[in-house]
Amino acid sequence: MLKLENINITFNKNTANERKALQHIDLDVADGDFVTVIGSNGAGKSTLMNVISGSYEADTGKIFLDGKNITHLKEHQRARTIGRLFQDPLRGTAPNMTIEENLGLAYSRGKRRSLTIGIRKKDVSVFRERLKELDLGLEDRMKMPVGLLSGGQRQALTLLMATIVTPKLLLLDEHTAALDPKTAEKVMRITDKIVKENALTTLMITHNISNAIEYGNKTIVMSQGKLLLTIEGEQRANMTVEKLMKLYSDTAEDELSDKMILQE
Ligand SMILES: Nc1ncnc2c1ncn2[C@@H]1O[C@H](COP(=O)(O)OP(=O)(O)OP(=O)(O)O)[C@@H](O)[C@H]1O
Repeated sequence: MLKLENINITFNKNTANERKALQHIDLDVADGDFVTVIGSNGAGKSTLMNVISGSYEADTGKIFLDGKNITHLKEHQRARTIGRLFQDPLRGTAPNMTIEENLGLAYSRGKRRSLTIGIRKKDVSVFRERLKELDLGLEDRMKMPVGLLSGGQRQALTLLMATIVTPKLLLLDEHTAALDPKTAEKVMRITDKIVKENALTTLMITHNISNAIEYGNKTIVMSQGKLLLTIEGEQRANMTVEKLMKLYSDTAEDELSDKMILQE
């Protein structure tokens, strides 16, 4: 589904601030894989997502999505098939537009029909059903401006917007990190439900090691711009936070991110 071949990116080349943010990254993500991504501070996790989404162009290497070479496609072209969520709940939704209008915009992605034609009654009932599944009571507030929602409600809505037209790939960049622990857990459960129900191929950066092990079917560990470990199958099934920490310190040259949440 997603294939990265020898991706390299260096920032501020030939200066004192030169930074090899991604070095020789090869990655193969199968259809329906839910991959969690962890690593140290500045390991290159967000850069990896930026290169996949087209926010940054890699210096060298190739990216294939669903068999198509997307290496030189612009970000807006990739956005038709790649959904992305960020840490900041304010990104991804239009605050002055209502829940219904935001969903209408997301629903029209990749279609010729635009908002000017208006939101059809049929679409509104689809939105209501999908909002109901979030179990946040948003289905009764569809005319409310999104700017009035809490961070957790907004992330759940953004998630729905990113997946209401099924994307080929979903990128989650610490999308629960700015939420309080209880809300983060709720948004994580909603995420897991949506990913499973739609068999979405997903990459999720998290600083929560127990989430990294609990959710998804594969974990990749990054350090200093490199892909350090891939944990899957039986090894992953038997993985604990302590074992993963030990594995990291035995393999990496640096410390695991100080942002990491370690409790199980
Ligand atoms: N646009 C940029 N210009 C210059 N340097 C950058 C840029 N983006 C990222 N970097 C650098 O590349 C390295 C990797 O950054 P990246 O944000 O990908 O790390 P990360 O693993 O997501 O870290 P964190 O967990 O701290 O968010 C860092 O040293 C960062 O300072």
